Amino acid sequence: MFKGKARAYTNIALIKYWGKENQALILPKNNSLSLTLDGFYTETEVLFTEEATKDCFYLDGVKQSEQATKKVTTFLNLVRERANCPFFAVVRSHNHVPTAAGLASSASGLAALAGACNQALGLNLAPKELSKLARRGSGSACRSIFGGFVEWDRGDSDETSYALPIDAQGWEQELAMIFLLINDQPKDVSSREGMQRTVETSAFYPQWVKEAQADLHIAKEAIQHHDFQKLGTVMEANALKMHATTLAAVPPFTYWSPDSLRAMNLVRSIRQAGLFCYFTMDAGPNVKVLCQKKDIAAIFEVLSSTFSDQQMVVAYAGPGIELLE
Ligand SMILES: O=C(O)C[C@@](O)(CF)CCOP(=O)(O)OP(=O)(O)O
Repeated sequence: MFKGKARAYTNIALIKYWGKENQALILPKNNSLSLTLDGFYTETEVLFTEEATKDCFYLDGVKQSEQATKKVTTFLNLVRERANCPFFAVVRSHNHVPTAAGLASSASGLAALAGACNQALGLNLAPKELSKLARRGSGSACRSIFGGFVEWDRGDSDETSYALPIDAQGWEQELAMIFLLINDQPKDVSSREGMQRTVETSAFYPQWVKEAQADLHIAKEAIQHHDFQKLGTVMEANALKMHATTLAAVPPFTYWSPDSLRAMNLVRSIRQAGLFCYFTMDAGPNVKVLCQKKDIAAIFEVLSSTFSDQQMVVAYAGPGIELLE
């Protein structure tokens, strides 16, 4: 019996990963850049045991379906092969996110699973190698191995595609992210399916890759100079360009709901009133607002004219993966 447990935190991309160069190895078309947050994390425990007759995956105490267990089993097969381990496993994940959040937790979940397996099977992977392994579970998971600002270098092979932390000299501690929890209708297009359809059919997609690579350099410069307005501006523009690609997909789709648009317009009006804050969005209707800690109270005041307290959650820069055993 081999056991491991790890905690990994969610990360929000400021420059998005959107589209794979290689599906099987989960190699991206462009580099991405994220901020790991402290508010939301997943704790995952894995037990490889000869008594298990198949892989079982429990999420928040609920046994998951075969379909939901697929992503986990694909990943477990990879580590079993690496560790020459013949046993099936029982995986227990607990998502520590606000219940109403409906936040994508695949990044923190698969990163925590990678950390737990690394421990259970004695793979002794250093963070960079662990990032490559987590990437095989879910692309964005490779960024949650590290805390603060993180860049995922797309590379061109399993060996060269991994994330590394960006040293911002502690500037990330001055920032905050407010999650506006829009009524979370079930996502009909997963990020995996959404990016695949976009790569394969969207006329806007080729330009996205060029834009994202250029945006990444602007974002890194902004971080090095602690330039919040420059970082927020490129983050917001990058998110809009990513979502624009979905409108030209065949068939077209969007993750935006009417309330998402209301939230984006509200953020713009707060900014026009002189409080610097910028929005980003991922594969769902929720809107994330990047701001500076010093402005949180004033921004909250304006947002609460439209959003209830239950719909607003604040998170700050968070740490990298933690082993719990
Ligand atoms: O996080 C970002 O960079 C942007 C997104 O969140 C979407 F907006 C993509 C996340 O994709 P993920 O769930 O990692 O896909 P997988 O590799 O197919 O598992």
